[in-house]
Amino acid sequence: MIGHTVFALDGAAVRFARVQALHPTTLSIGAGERVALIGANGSGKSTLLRVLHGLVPVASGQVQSMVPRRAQAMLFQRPHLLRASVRHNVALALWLHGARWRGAQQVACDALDRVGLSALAERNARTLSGGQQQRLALARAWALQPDVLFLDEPTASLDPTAKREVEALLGQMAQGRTMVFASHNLGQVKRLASRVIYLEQGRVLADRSVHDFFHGPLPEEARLFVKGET
Ligand SMILES: Nc1ncnc2c1ncn2[C@@H]1O[C@H](COP(=O)(O)OP(=O)(O)OP(=O)(O)O)[C@@H](O)[C@H]1O
Repeated sequence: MIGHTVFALDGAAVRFARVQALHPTTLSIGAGERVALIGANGSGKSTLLRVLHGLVPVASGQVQSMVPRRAQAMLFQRPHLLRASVRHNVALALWLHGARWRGAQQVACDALDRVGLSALAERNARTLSGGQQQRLALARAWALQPDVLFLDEPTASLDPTAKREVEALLGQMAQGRTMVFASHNLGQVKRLASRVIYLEQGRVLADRSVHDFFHGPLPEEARLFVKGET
């Protein structure tokens, strides 16, 4: 179910030197939506994610976020992990968010249990496989109980098995939350998204429910993109 507006862009545009990474864009995202951002390399997916999360300033227009930054989490294609134990990586994030250290240990253990990493809790996080690292990043985000989850191609560098595992966890984690994710995997988009935004050269060319995107008429560029990717 879609709730009240949590993000609203009004003519928001981003420039990096001579590159117009995002042309003036107006859209809103409601609580509980699962929005997939798709498009070719360089089309502006990461830029739009970062604008929504407040990591990139807009050159013009406005960005309104009704959710405080501390209630938003972002996952990247390759997680940034500390050279410390798996458990420590989760507990430290909680502590930085104001939790007490001892309480944080218990919450960290519970979160690691949810992603199936309990047995590796004391391992150095940097020695984990790519799929395990992404599950750790998910546990870290999960422990913080964010209202909004941003994901920048979270399974792009994983093998098919790890991809499935991480995707299943993302599906569970999305319950009751707002999720915005960039993906090149249209199967994943169909499985996880409720809405699809197609970008081309920094412009939103299509913004539809997932059903209408894959079953209804599309602008020619978007249609060709989908055809080429499937
Ligand atoms: N920090 C930056 N400095 C200069 N140009 C940038 C910067 N970040 C992005 N760009 C440019 O902005 C445009 C949009 O990039 P963006 O990373 O948002 O695309 P994307 O759709 O996420 O691509 P990909 O699928 O390859 O991740 C590209 O032309 C890119 O080169």
